[in-house]
Amino acid sequence: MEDRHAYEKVRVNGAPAEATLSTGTGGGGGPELRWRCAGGVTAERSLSLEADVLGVEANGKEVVVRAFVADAAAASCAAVGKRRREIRRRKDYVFEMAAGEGAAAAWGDTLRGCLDSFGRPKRLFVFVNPFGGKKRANKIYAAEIKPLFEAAGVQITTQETKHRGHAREVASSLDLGRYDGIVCVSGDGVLVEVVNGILQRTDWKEAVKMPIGIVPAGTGNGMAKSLLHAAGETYSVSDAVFAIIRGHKQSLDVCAIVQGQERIFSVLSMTWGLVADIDIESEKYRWMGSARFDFYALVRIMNLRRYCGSIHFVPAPGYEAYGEPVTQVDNIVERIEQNRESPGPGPGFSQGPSAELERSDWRFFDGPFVAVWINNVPWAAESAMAAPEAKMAIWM
Ligand SMILES: Nc1ncnc2c1ncn2[C@@H]1O[C@H](COP(=O)(O)OP(=O)(O)OP(=O)(O)O)[C@@H](O)[C@H]1O
Repeated sequence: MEDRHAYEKVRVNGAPAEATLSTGTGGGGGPELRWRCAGGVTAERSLSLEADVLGVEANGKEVVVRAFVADAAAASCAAVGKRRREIRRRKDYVFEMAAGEGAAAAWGDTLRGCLDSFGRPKRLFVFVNPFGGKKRANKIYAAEIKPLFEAAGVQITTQETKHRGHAREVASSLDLGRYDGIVCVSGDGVLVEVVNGILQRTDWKEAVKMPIGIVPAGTGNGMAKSLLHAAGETYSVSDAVFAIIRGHKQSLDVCAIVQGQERIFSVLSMTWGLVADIDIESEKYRWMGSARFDFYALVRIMNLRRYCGSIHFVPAPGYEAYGEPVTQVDNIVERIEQNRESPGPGPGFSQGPSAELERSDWRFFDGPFVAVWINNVPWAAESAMAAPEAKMAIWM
């Protein structure tokens, strides 16, 4: 696209300045606003429309640019700690146009056109789980999440989850045509419920294309941590919301798990033994927040249990030497095919991914095991990078 520049004499938050609005990507940097205050005492300032701006509003002679920008002072405070983190803050820039209302309306239209061209979501369905983590999701939503969505002009429909399984029920029958995405203000549990609700729909093949976002408000928050880490973003509530507003997307593998008559889908991890016990049995210490995992891990490690069984798997490239080779592949394939045919959660439900099972190079481990932990993403919880090699390619 050809670059276009519009120069205007303005006041930026009251200070006289000259501002330039550049559109297009011809220069390589993307659309941006630049200004220098009269007298040139302060350095030139700039806002990248893609990376810094939430929304825009033209009002009379004024154009209000709602931004979410790195705070230099806060960043240097954080740098005193171990790692430099970029901390973003909400900030409004009011551009008062010397040329009057016509110029403000023209800038407003151009700025909105640029933001629209980024393909950001405009209508979101938001689940809030008041029970997750330390039960602060409603407060986090009101204080940190809603204001950002409002500043970005996103239309939000909220649904507080009322009981276990509620998010799954709602996702299984939601009119998806009315939304550009679903957001979970929760831990990983509600996200998994939404994925399962989507995959039990008769229209799951279309429905599965619906982007699902997550804002950390649970205990483990492994998916939020993994997604933000893969995108090179700071792990925080506001950064997760900003990534959703900017329309960052990531495709994920889904794993189908069949146990008895039950079929469930997993996107984060599957555990058996120690880690599952820590997760489930530490429920009574929920008030501790994420410390419940550390505390209960110690309790369980001091009283290790052993689990008998065997694991058959197809190694990823580079891991062919792990485990023992399987000679009777037919038995495994038969059992997987049986599982594929077992009852599912709904009338047209997804049966899970298909693979060329017979031709795969199967291997196995025999127990007893202390823990089996199969991870789809690097971070199983915000403080546990269980599978650093788990591959995630971020699409932006
Ligand atoms: N109103 C509610 N009352 C009780 N349980 C609920 C309610 N709403 C949702 N749930 C259930 O709470 C469970 C835990 O939720 P969530 O995953 O959000 O938090 P968490 O367990 O603290 O975090 P994580 O899964 O990241 O460790 C979910 O399985 C969900 O079904």
